[in-house]
Amino acid sequence: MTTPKTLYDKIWDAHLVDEAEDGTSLLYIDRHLVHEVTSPQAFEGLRMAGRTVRAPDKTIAVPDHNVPTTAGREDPKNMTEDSAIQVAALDKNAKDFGINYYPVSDVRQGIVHIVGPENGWTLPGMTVVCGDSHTATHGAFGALAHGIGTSEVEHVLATQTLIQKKSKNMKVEITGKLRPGVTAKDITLSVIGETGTAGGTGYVIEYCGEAIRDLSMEGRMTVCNMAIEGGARAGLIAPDEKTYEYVKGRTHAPKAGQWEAAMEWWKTLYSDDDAHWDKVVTIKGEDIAPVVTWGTSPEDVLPIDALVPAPEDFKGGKVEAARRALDYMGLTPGQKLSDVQIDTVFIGSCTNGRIEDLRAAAAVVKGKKIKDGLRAMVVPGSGLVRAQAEEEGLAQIFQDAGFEWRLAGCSMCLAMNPDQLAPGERCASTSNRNFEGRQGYKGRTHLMSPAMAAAAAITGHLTDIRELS
Ligand SMILES: CC(C)[C@H](C(=O)O)[C@@H](O)C(=O)O
Ligand code: SF4
Repeated sequence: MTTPKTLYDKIWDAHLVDEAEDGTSLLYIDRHLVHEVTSPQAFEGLRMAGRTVRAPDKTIAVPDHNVPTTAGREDPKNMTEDSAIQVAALDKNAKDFGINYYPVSDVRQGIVHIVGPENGWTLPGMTVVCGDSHTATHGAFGALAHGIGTSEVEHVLATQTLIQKKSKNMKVEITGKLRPGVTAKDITLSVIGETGTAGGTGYVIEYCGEAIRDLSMEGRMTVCNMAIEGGARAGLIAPDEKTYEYVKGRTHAPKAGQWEAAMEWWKTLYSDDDAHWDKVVTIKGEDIAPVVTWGTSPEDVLPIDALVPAPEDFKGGKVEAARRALDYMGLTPGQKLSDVQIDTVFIGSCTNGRIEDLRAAAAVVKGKKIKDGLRAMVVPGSGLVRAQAEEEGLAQIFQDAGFEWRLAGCSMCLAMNPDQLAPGERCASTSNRNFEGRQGYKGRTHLMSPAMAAAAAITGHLTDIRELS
């Protein structure tokens, strides 16, 4: 009898090139995604060593972090000097090394984690890496996907392999059905609220259970996207009919005879019944509420109908952390979260910048106006998402309501481009990180789902989506 395996074990074993006695392993990499921030030194390293890219056909680059999201962004004058240098370097490196590339002028340009799945680069059973922590997103396809550092980027470019040590197996099961108003974002934030930002450290998480199965592929990407915020190496979900349906026909997905061969392998991608789990977390779907973050860590999460906590509500080091977070966020313990007034709304990012996210937000906004004086923007995750949203009339709905309709990029998810919060400015955001200064120096971030962010744009305060009529 063969040893029962988890999905992670299966993908790992299928990609293992060599393993040393101490467990240090060499893994084959199927897809290497590249962006402008973490790749310049890696390409420089290759150049200095006179090396080429080992598998240019498996390497896909796109600028996303630094690029402005307004018209005229091709002009380097509209970027900081550092940003312009990084984007120009990616342009040149992509050309010199002959890798797949979507420059800003290409409709397929967008956030790397949206571009990969959208164009069929991300497939079940693959190993996918990128010099970016949110590579976990691709785990939604039943791929082993995680971030790597710049020196590893160079190693993968040169060899198409990566040196790794195996992580432990963790199962996060979300049972039953979700209640109305609860989305994939609420699931993933609630899991982190439960396990903490270090709960997944040393593990690869497999998300499973009825509530996960019931999610669309886009919802599953939202869940896996934030595995890294829970400390995990990667997050993944076993592929099923929804996965195959999503992948089928995409530009770089297998075609004809190759599809059948791929399906043979994909059908084996599930955790065996008696596989060993090093840690198991179970959450009832019906216990998950629409949530928002109140602090400066993704684990600082509460149902929208809760009150701002007091430092004394916590234990140990978290007491001081909560005091500091409340001070930074300008919140008073006991205040209703739904009374917190906001200045800005950001709908976008690799967590929630896909078409279904925009549909969910537009459904809330339709026929309404954003609160007077509020700044609100929708930043599609890719040029293709943007085109689709325009075709469906969503762009018009947002613009009629007073939202800015932007070009694709990471935008206000992180303060590396012109879309930033001013000091003290408070934002309802669909992104994934609420660290101090994340969206701009002294900016204040509340993380939430697209529908909740849209609701906040209408009312001007954090809002319970279930109460917005
Ligand atoms: C700039 C990049 C290295 C970074 C990451 O790795 O995640 C960014 O994408 C982020 O979300 O903070
Ligand atoms: S959208 Fe945000 S989280 Fe995603 S890759 Fe860009 S900066 Fe990182």
